[in-house]
Amino acid sequence: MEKLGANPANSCPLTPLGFIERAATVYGDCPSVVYGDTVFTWSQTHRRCLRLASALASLGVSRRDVVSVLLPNVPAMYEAHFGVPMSGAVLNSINTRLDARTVSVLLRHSGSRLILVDPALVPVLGEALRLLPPGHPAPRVVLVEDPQEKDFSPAPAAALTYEKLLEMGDPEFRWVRPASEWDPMILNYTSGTTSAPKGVVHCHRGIFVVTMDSLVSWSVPEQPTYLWTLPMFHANGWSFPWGMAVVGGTNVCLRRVDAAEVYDTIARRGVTHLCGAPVVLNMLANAPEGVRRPLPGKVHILTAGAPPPAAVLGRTEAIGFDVSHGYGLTETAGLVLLCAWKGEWNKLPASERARLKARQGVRTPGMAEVDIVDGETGRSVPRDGATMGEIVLRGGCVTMGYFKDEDATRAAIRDDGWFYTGDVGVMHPDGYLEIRDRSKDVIISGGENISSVEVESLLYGHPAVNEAAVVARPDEFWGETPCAFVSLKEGAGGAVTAAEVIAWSRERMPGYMVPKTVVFRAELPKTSTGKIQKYVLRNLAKEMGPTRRGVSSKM
Ligand SMILES: Nc1ncnc2c1ncn2[C@@H]1O[C@H](COP(=O)(O)OP(=O)(O)OP(=O)(O)O)[C@@H](O)[C@H]1O
Repeated sequence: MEKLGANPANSCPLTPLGFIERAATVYGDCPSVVYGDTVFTWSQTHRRCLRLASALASLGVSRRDVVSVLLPNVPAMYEAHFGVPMSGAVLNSINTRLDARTVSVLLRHSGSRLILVDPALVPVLGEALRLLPPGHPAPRVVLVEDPQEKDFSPAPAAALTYEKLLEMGDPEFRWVRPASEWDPMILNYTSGTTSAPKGVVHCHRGIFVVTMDSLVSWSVPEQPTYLWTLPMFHANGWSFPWGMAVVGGTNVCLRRVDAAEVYDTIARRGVTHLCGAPVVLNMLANAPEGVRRPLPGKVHILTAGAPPPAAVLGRTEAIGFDVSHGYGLTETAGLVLLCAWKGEWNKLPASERARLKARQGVRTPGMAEVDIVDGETGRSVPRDGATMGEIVLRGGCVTMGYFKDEDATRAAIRDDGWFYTGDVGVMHPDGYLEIRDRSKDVIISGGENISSVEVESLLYGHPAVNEAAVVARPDEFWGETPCAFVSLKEGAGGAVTAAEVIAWSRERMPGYMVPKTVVFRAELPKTSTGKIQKYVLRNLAKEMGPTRRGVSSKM
């Protein structure tokens, strides 16, 4: 068999872009994208994507050029996921909540040629363009008008709008197929939770792999009604823009995400699936009675992006949602671990089910290998659910590396063949993995490693706690002690004191893990992707000065 192997018939480059052609054939008359009163079918979406690709090509955009989008979850954002790379270009989705300075840094770093922008984000983009260094070529700006939003004034007649751009395009365009499956397709900047944003590059092959893998892992059936609560700019909505084309789903777009809008849309559109960071689950679970609406049927939620506390999982399932929990990074283009559910666990009490589900789980079928290794020896940690090590990954959707940053690429993708995630976890005896922290968030108190995630998870069990984040506060004797920042549920303010939270914690966790400081805040600071900004809280804790032996601070 030595002479058999790759041949022209079996080695065509893997790419997710062909999914839309197939969707137009199979689901042509079915709804593809719904936004307010606007409803597109799959054949219309297919033709609009081809028009976009063709129009970009006619403007001189070619292979490997970067095209950026600064858009909320509107139809153009969905179309860009196919249309931009179908022109051969690399799609760069920019986080819509960034400030002008950061947007400017990203446009400069990426060398973006063209940008699609939402009317609400024109001022930020305008400022970002002004901040580009003299002589740096500015990207061409295309305004995506939004007929659903009456607040936006119409674009000046001379402006190039998205619909005008599509009119220029040819719906029969022969799209630019990748020459190799390793051709770059996506440039995403990390959200900057722990460091300055880095430009993560993914190729067609990686996106193909993660898309198929995510559909299988989450058991997505044909023609789901998928609500876009997860921003598509967040790691390309964990690959579901391409995935929905595979299964002919209806993409229900939402410009804004709040509990009332989500409950209302679920009921009105018969939503079956949605994704969101744990903060979205918390929002749905803590929504007041008047806002919450009965679910029209089974609604599946996939959560990832930050650790979901067991209490939040429990509350969300009690409302009737079917929650799955996954883990991934911008560097993996989507989810690579999922807490694969075992039927036998259904017999367990709700609190135990939630505790098991809070674990990040096992590798998805498309991921080759996942391990937790000791930082010193590089060896796998024992499967004891206690010994912490760094989570490492290898598989087809791991990034090709960081754009124009060889040092960062070498630090993350090492000669031993692993991608180092910077996340700290433990391996349970049943082979399920659980994240304990990001390496930077571990609290070291008197030589003991304290997982801030574990303490937070317990605090979420307090009936008055809405959100909790635990960081290290310097301590004269112990080195560091846990400091909890807490926001309370509506109506709970005033009734709960720091001393009470500390006493409550003492009954539920070992002494060294009990927060020595509890600070109440109306809201905790979050990144644009809904993660609590621990470094901001860590700085606040530092500014409070060191705690002294035996002294607990109550604020
Ligand atoms: N299910 C999960 N449980 C716990 N943490 C998670 C989960 N899913 C993702 N994460 C966290 O999110 C990180 C990936 O987030 P993302 O790629 O959006 O950027 P970021 O890490 O927030 O930004 P930066 O790398 O700039 O700090 C993971 O490394 C992990 O720390």
